Amino acid sequence: MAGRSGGGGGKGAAGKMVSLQEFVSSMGPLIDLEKAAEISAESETSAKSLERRGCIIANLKCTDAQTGLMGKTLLEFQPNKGDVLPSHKFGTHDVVSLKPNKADAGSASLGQGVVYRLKDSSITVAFDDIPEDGLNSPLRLEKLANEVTYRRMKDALIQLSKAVQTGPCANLVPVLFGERAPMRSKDAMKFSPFNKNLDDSQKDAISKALGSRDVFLLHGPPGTGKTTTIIEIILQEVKRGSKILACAASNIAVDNIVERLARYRTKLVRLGHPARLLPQVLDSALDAQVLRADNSSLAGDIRKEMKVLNSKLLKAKDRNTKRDIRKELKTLAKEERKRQQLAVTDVLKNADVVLTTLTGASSKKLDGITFDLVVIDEAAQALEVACWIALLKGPRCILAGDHLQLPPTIQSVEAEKKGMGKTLFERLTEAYGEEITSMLTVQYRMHEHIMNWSSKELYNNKIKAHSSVAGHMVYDLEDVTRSSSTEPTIILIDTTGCDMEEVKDEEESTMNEGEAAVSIAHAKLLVESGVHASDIGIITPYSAQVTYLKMMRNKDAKLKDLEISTVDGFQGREKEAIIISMVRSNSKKEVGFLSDHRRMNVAVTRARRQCCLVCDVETVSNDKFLKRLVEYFEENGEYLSASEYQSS
Ligand SMILES: Nc1ncnc2c1ncn2[C@@H]1O[C@H](COP(=O)(O)OP(=O)(O)OP(=O)(O)O)[C@@H](O)[C@H]1O
Repeated sequence: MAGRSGGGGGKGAAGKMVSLQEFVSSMGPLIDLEKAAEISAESETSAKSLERRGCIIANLKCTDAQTGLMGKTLLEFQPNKGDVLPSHKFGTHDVVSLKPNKADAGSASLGQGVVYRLKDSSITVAFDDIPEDGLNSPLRLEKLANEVTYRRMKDALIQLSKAVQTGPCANLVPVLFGERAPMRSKDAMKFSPFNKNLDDSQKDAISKALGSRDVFLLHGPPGTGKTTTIIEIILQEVKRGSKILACAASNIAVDNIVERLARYRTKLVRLGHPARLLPQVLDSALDAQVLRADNSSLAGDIRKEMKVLNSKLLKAKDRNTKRDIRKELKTLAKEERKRQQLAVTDVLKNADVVLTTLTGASSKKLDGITFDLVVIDEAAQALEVACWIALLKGPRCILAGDHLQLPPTIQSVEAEKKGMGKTLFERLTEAYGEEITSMLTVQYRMHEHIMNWSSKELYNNKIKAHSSVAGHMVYDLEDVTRSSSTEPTIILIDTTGCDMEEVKDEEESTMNEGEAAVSIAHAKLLVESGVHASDIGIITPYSAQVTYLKMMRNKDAKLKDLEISTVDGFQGREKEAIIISMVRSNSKKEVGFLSDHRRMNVAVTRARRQCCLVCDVETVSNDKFLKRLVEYFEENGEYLSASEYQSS
């Protein structure tokens, strides 16, 4: 029989851990700071300075209008000049305001909407109503502070301080704030896997997760099948009869789980606005399921009845008749609302797994519904306060993530300094470590030479490459020929002494034209050897370099599908070949935020079969961590001088 055992490190860690009171009292003001940082961007008087900061995309034209889901209008905007959007800070699901291009910063908007789709050359926004005028003139989009998110985080803090003793999370709070040690089953939990391909580290993690009584951390380094493991944990928990709330910070990560769980015919429901969901998960959406529910068809019958009564009311002349009809309409309206609510509650109560974003977990529709387990994917990229919105709903939690990749972005420098960016995942890793954590150790993405650097630098040499990828080469891809550009797995292209100094663009972001040319030249060589441009990615830490690279790419039709993005924008993704343009090249040997281990870890580990580093070795070697990186590339790969690309 499974017994209980307290963790050894819990007590020691408890002293170091932030207390609930400290957390609640410090986080409230930090949320305000962060909100103010976003709003100050809005209240700046000069639209130009907002544009420089990427909070405005100016000089756009409306190129398409379509009716989207739930009657939303989807407007597509493209730049008036050139065919690439300037560098910006917009992301899907951001709330934006549409204005005439020349309007003052504080002027009225033509409409407010939500970013629906983002491409290099266009941005599509979902509006509730189509703006009546002004769409034929030059336009601009302004990013707005997401008030709702901040309010929900603050509400979660208030609830957290109240719910400690009695709420569904009463069992969890003392552990997450170091007042009680975590508990787990003494014996390994046996299970018969739904997925027959799981590796030993995944099985071990699942067994430990099933045995945890309060908190468990699934540490998933790049490409190790974190989501695959989460899916199995959810399936096993459902089999045990648990009701699960599964969340992630982003809609796309939630949809990824929905899609993969749906294959197992799990009783699941995706909570969230249909306009924000991937088309392939719409069938799982709450709205779609509510429409199919019995109470919903009753509500529909009531609406039909109301329609008949409404037309009777229009024709009625006699006051008493009118009064009677109105009274009846009122009763029916009440009944219709009740039926609708019942339909929603029925669907949510019947589901084994409810999936939503962290902020979506505060939906009123979930009021009164408690869960046996809360699962949070991408937990190392979510603010701790955001995690609490979901954690309030249950007594146990499983957090999956990798704190050695990039954390959530914090706008306010002060809030960041005061600890807002520290994630719950990281905090618990520091406090309880292996006692509550399992790290996945087999990776299914990278050639082992690409992986080894990351494994040694960040994961204590614990990661192994699965045999299916350990030796895979670019030239193993279909239709790709062996050539000097497709043979190496890792390449270092050194720009030292090649006159490729960094410069600042008008917006003070750093860029390096020489490096951009070399990166594009290498991508072209790969394409000439038969690699699909869509299998190649260029990653760079600087947004000005992204914009410049995109301009260069657009001059060559063969490179149309080559993806170019910042490191942050590439997290969670992969490409067969990755080219990293590090940009920094200066006589002072300053490397700026390149030295963040997590950023380089993400950049390098996006590559499956080839990773090519373009940099000024002399400049970047000034930083010890980066020095080891270039040395690794030099020793284990091909070293080239950028001059070899200049002449090509
Ligand atoms: N046990 C396994 N056997 C074979 N392939 C696997 C196994 N586990 C995961 N994979 C494959 O590895 C890839 C990554 O898996 P998954 O999407 O679950 O990883 P992830 O950890 O969520 O990704 P990321 O590293 O980007 O966070 C997928 O193609 C998946 O099919």
